[in-house]
Amino acid sequence: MLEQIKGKLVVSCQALENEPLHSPFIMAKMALAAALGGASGIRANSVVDIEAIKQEVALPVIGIIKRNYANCDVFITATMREIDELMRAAPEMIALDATNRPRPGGETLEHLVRQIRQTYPHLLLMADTASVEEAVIAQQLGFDCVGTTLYGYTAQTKGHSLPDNDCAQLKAVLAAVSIPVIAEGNVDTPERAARCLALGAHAVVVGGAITRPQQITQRFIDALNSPAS
Ligand SMILES: CC(=O)N[C@H](C=O)[C@@H](O)[C@H](O)[C@H](O)COP(=O)(O)O
Repeated sequence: MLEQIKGKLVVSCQALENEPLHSPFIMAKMALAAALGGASGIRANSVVDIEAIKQEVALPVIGIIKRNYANCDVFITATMREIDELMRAAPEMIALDATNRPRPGGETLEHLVRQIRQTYPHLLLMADTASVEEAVIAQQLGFDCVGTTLYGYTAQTKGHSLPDNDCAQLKAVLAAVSIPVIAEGNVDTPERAARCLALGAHAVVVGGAITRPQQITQRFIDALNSPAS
């Protein structure tokens, strides 16, 4: 999969229970639209969505399961339970939270990765990180690639966004690791996606700016309401 998406666009097709497009049928059609537009891969949440997407398009899929655990901020593929479930849908790669935050049951990331490698030795693993330190540790733990997915979404990085300061965070991660770096999170224009690749990202994942119409509409409204308009 990493070869297939090199230098290319992956479209994240996700709608959670509280979003208007929550439906495997709709996510599969989003994936089809992305494929027709030229996407090289899909990122998707849940077994049912991935199964529906795989019926509709032949593109490789980065699979995740978002599940909330009590008293725990880690929610993207947090435990072995989600990995086992995802394997039923056979995604080409699985992404999991690789931040340094406490995991459910106090499990360490190192232990989880070891267990995944023992059970599914051929599975590609993507580390969803929020900091340079986490990216470095992910590389040491043997992840196949690292994503900037959670930059801006942890208590420590709240208020930041990947495109800030000409993608300063992406540049820092690229300088710190040698495994492929996938730019993901708030890449909201084609120009910014192109910039991520020009800086050396292996691939770029775009979600909301393509597949969340409520978010796209909100951006138009914000622009219409801004003092300059
Ligand atoms: C933080 C979090 O939960 N991120 C999720 C990860 O799978 C998705 O909700 C995002 O849509 C995805 O990362 C793509 O990012 P953006 O939609 O900003 O282009």
